[in-house]
Amino acid sequence: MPAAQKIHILGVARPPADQFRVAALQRYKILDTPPCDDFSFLAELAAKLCGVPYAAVALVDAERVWLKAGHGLPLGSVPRQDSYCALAVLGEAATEIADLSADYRTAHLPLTVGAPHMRMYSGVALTSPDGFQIGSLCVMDSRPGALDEEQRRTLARLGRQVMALIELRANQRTLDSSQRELEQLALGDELTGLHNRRSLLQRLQFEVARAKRFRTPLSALMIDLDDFKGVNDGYGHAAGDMVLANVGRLLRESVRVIDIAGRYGGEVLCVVLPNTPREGAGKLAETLRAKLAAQLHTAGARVVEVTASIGVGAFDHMGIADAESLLRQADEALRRAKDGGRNRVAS
Ligand SMILES: Nc1nc2c(ncn2[C@@H]2O[C@H](COP(=O)(O)OP(=O)(O)OP(=O)(O)O)[C@@H](O)[C@H]2O)c(=O)[nH]1
Repeated sequence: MPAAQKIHILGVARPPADQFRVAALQRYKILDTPPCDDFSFLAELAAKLCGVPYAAVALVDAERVWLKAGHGLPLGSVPRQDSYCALAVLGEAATEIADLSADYRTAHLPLTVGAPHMRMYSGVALTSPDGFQIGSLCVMDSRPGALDEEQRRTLARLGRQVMALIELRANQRTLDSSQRELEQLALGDELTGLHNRRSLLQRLQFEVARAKRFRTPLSALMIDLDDFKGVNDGYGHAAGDMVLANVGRLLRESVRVIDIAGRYGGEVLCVVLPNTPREGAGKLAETLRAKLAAQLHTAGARVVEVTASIGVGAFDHMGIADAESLLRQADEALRRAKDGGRNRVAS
């Protein structure tokens, strides 16, 4: 077989079922992440302990080798067929080439032929707990040579440290996302998809502080579904829940992203409107009242009609008091709307 053809075939050598190996690497979500001191330190340590100028934490993706860390080398990626590390994921735990220029697999590669004219390569595979070789911790020198036994053992241990760090980072990511989900659960109201009372009040305190600081107006709407007891009694509690879920969705879709809609309790909902004066809040309240009255709810074959009464509380930009008095204002207005005959807004 002519040499060029042989090189070509070996240049793209891949382990069997490489796609599963690549999938295992990609599950770590580490590719293209910013440089990290912990990995750089392990690469530096590998170079120092092996007495060579170059080291890298290299991850072997489908078509490229990407460096998570490098010592003496620039970060970035190289085509897989141009990288020595592609050889380190072919099944062996360790791969050592004493003279890269004398090995047919590496003699033609850019780092051998051009600067820094690499000659020695020694890499240990980074093996995931499920047995996939996702990359390598390697050391290199521009002089030919080989590691001694102790250096090989050290490199293998450091390789395991790199893999442990990759695992740790992945576990931390999972933990962070579970934490965010838990926070979401703790702050959200499951039935309506709105903020729950605790979250609503926290955000209200924050908005009061912000309105005071920047002297901006702040309003709140207190929304109470009319004769909701009648809905529960007439159609069943499940139908009542369905109505609340529909109302929650309508509120979410009707207010601005910066507005805070929450379930204040039972069938009472509240919307905090940052940077909104009384007049604007009144307009939104009237729009919501009309939309709520027009919203269709069905319980089996029956249509459930529901209206809402809304009270508006507002501070103008020079008169920001506290969260409690804003809610009290809105609640008193809500009472007036109920006393005035329901399905109305009072301010
Ligand atoms: N289905 C359902 N009902 C709820 C929920 N929370 C509160 N309710 C019901 O809402 C009803 C509120 O009743 P009331 O306080 O008498 O008020 P209302 O019937 O809406 O009458 P007005 O507010 O005066 O128009 C009660 O029957 C509560 O059980 C809930 O999560 N799901």
